[in-house]
Amino acid sequence: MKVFVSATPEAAATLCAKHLARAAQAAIKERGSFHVALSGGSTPKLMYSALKALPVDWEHVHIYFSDERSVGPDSEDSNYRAAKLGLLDHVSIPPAQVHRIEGERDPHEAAAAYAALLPERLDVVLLGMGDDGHTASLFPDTEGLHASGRVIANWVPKLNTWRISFTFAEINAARERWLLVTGASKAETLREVQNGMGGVEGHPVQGVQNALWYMDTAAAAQLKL
Ligand SMILES: O=C1O[C@H](COP(=O)(O)O)[C@@H](O)[C@H](O)[C@H]1O
Repeated sequence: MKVFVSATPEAAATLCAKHLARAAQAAIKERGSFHVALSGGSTPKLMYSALKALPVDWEHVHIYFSDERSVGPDSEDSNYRAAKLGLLDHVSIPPAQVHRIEGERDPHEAAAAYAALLPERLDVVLLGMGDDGHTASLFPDTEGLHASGRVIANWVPKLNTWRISFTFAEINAARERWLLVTGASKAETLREVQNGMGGVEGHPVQGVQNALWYMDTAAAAQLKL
């Protein structure tokens, strides 16, 4: 595991944001644009707060999402809404360069439409990890873990809902994968992940290859580093 451990969730988020701003600058210099997929859930909110204060050439940044819930853009559960309120409303990114997953549509149609608008290759996919080891909306013991293609509708029995998610193929095809994971509730799962316990079925985050991890000390407490 390549891990950056910071003292607090704020420090982990700030380090991740600084590295993201630097990666954007490098990609824009080399290729003229930066294509990044954001994650959902609660963890990225501190990172959004840090990133909006950093100098980034937003005119050349394209934003995507690694997963979305089956809700519209105004729902409190929407990953897009969290990014909009926390980051996108505060920076000068052209609206046409923010590519949300249409969670209000039929999930299969939304997945197909999203796959069609993705760039050939993302520069960075930002991910989180749930307490159960899920990442994006690839949950333990779900069909989506074995799906091909770029974006899928994944039925999640324990939540009794559809999610729309990048596949492992899409995640692992990106130039880089970064995981931001904070909080003591993640510590035991991270230890199991480090030891390969449960495999991809049990802890899907193990399907993410060559990831860079950003953690706080509470999350990293049980790791051998
Ligand atoms: O459902 C989701 O959960 C994970 C982890 O979320 P967190 O609240 O523990 O940070 C997240 O990475 C994923 O994108 C999201 O949709």
